[in-house]
Amino acid sequence: MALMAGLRVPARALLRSGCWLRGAALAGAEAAAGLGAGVRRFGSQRVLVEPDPAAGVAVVKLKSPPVNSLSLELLTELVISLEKLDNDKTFRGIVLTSDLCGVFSAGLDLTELCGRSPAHYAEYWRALQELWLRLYLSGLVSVAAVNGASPAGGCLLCLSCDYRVLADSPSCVIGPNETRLGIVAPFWFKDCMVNTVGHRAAEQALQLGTLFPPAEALRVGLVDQVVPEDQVQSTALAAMARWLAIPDHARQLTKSMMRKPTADRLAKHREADVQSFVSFVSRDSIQKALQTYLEKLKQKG
Ligand SMILES: CC/C=C\C/C=C\C/C=C\CC/C=C/CC(=O)SCCNC(=O)CCNC(=O)[C@H](O)C(C)(C)COP(=O)(O)OP(=O)(O)OC[C@H]1O[C@@H](n2cnc3c(N)ncnc32)[C@H](O)[C@@H]1OP(=O)(O)O
Repeated sequence: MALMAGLRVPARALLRSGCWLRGAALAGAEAAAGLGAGVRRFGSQRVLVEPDPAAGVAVVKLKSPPVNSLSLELLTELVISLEKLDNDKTFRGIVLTSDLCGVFSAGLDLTELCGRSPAHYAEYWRALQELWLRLYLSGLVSVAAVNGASPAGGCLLCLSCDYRVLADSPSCVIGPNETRLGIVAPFWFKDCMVNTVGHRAAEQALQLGTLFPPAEALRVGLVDQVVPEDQVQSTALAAMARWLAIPDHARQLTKSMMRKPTADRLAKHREADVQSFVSFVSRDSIQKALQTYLEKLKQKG
């Protein structure tokens, strides 16, 4: 453990936050992204937004060490940032990525799903639904620059974007591993998988809880490009330029036509979905399975 500003912070979390190791690389990336000295970052504690107003693009970085698990706080901060960008006419696209080394997002924060009250589970699930609906239906072009492992809910975030670029590293696995934890992906995650990789591939991956290494993720169509780790963000920005070459109104109407039926399945039954989640996660057998999985993760660490 390292001590910083009176807080006990795991040393590996500090290393992952990238602040110490990647200062020079960050400056280079900012230059490549066109972030001039006068352009100010904004965001919140767990979500860093690097705007490039000239390009109409903002890079949105998850920075919730150690693994960007989707805590209630991270979900809330991400929704607020996305809403702000969606409502700001300066921006036409976002690149969603991680500020941590080696992990894009570990998916749902399992500590939010264990030993809490039904009211807490309901609040948490509503926040997750909110994030998914906002990202999935955003009028902005969204490109996921997946620079680390992206299991389960992390994969859902990527699938909600318009385009996915994955780092070519053995640790950068992506997929719906829920069944391996003894839990079930929500139907809207299943729908996203089916829309992206087709019914048969989704069925296999969801049942088997497959975490795909980069080459397999590309083969099955879960991601659109696999590139060396140090080219993920620049490739995402190049992809963004291709998407931004299309007039917004035509692209947005087309996106809505493609995605609204899927989103509506949840939007029209949000409260029933919340209740279904609360009763599922409150079961003793599910609590036991999640607890055991969390303990295994901690022992491994
Ligand atoms: C019939 C059906 C009816 C109704 C259904 C209705 C609704 C559906 C119901 C339920 C759906 C629930 C959906 C869930 C989706 C999810 O996202 S579940 C989460 C799945 N995530 C994972 O399995 C990832 C687990 N983590 C990892 O594999 C690794 O941590 C990772 C590869 C991301 C990084 O590895 P590494 O760099 O080695 O880090 P560590 O493993 O050492 O981890 C560091 C610390 O972080 C803690 N941690 C890791 N992941 C999580 C997490 N997801 N939540 C909370 N905490 C996490 C880990 O314990 C370490 O903690 P420590 O430092 O030791 O205290």
